[in-house]
Amino acid sequence: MSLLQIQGLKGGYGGEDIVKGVDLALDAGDFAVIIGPNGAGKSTFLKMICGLVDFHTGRIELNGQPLKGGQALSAAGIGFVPQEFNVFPSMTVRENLEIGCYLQPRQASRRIDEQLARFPLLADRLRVPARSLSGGQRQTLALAISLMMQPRVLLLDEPSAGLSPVAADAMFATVGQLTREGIAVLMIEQNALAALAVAERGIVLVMGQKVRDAAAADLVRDPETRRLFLGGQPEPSQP
Ligand SMILES: Nc1ncnc2c1ncn2[C@@H]1O[C@H](COP(=O)(O)OP(=O)(O)OP(=O)(O)O)[C@@H](O)[C@H]1O
Repeated sequence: MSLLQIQGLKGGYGGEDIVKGVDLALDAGDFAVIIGPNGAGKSTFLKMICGLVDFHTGRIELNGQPLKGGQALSAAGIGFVPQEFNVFPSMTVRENLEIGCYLQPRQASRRIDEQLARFPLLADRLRVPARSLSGGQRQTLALAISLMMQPRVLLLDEPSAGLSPVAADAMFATVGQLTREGIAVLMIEQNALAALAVAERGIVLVMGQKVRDAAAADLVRDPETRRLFLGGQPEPSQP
């Protein structure tokens, strides 16, 4: 039994299905990246796992227990970092972290200390409003907020969006470290080659369907995947 098990997921926003029957299994410590063209349904798929978009067919189980829409998923063990609106800009960094732990307020202080140890750059900025953070700092805060409830599965929607290549690589390295601590990560990335370089698994979603689910290194080497989804560059030849 996998930690997160998804079977035959179909649904969307009321019209034609956006996600058209996706299966996926994720185990503790897995690091999987979802790539695919714009409009393929990647964000919708993550939002379905979180209960933010309904599915009419299929099943999502966390540790063998079915997830139902409307459930407090952070309490169930799923963390989600959306691409936008992932911090409260007018609240301080500390208040943002506290909100991440609103279901367990008595744990907040200790968990904030844990996040500050992990992300020292936030320690200097605890009292400033989140809107005054740089893009990279803001994404780090969003990630820290999602960790406040100690998720077992982390869903990340383009955590490198708007970041410099250096900041993006740092973000991917941080996410990789989280997987080594046992968190299962499912991450959407436009910055596909950089993400596949750190992830162990790549999933290609096209028109709401999973068309590839393979080792990241195999996807990067596959000429068709490179041509269609990785910017068309052939793989650099080995010296
Ligand atoms: N709130 C919404 N209501 C109705 N349709 C939506 C909504 N959000 C997204 N869609 C539609 O669902 C389809 C898939 O969008 P989604 O954002 O899931 O794709 P994506 O693969 O994440 O794309 P991108 O890489 O551009 O972010 C698109 O046709 C989009 O217009």
